[in-house]
Amino acid sequence: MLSVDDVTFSYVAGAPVLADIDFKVASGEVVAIVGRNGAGKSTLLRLLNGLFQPESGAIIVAGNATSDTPVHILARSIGTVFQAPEQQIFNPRVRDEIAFGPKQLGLTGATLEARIAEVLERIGLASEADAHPLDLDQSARRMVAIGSVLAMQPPILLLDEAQRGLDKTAITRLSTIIETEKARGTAVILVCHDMDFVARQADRVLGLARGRLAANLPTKAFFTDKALTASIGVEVPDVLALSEALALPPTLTPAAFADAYMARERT
Ligand SMILES: Nc1ncnc2c1ncn2[C@@H]1O[C@H](COP(=O)(O)OP(=O)(O)OP(=O)(O)O)[C@@H](O)[C@H]1O
Repeated sequence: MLSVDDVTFSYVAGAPVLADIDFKVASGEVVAIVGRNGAGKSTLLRLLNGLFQPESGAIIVAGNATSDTPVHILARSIGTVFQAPEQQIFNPRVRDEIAFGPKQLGLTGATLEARIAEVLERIGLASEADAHPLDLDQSARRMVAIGSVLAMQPPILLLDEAQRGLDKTAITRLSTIIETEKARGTAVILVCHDMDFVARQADRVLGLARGRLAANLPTKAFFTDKALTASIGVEVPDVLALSEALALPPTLTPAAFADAYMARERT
């Protein structure tokens, strides 16, 4: 679904901030991009959605090279929820913000209404369809912005710190959205500093360090390699630290932790 082939990028000639980046993301995979501040995560995200072009190498998004596909066409294949996306809302009603993308795709009538209704339900704002987005709280505004991208049904979804600042209910809703997208075959890419969220949601972790891809591993293999997580500069998820402190098998989710704990209690 997404292929990044030996990509290098520089803001200043001769000083690459990303070098030799090579990975693929398949349909139905949830992949997290992690790394210290300045490691190159946001730059990579802007290469994936075509806002920046590689200095060398190639990026293929759902069959289209970003180098020869206009950004607005790429956006049909790769939907991006930028950081603080609630600041980019520009329609006066929640339903209009959700409808904007599908209308650009040519949806009308009952098909359009069904798409809007489905998204409003998923983001938990069916009863706020006629509200002004700026009258909603921050979590709800963020959900409107996420909904406006979901409404396009892109086969690849990029979420840049979408969980940051959400209340608990909205985080649970976002988790459900990611799980549903995965089940539908969407490739989901999370740029994320919250390792508990990464542990719960991601199938695989890409670790960036000083502009290089220092890890490309299944989530459990990544987080249980202490030397690797330390060199990339990310925390160990709380639930994994707890399972290790209690000498349980490593677990990444509260449910898996509870199962491991109960299994030991029964023996
Ligand atoms: N517009 C720019 N011009 C020059 N250098 C830049 C520009 N934007 C970012 N950089 C540099 O590129 C490198 C990668 O930055 P980037 O924002 O991609 O990192 P990041 O991993 O997303 O960081 P954060 O977690 O803080 O968002 C950093 O050294 C940064 O200072």
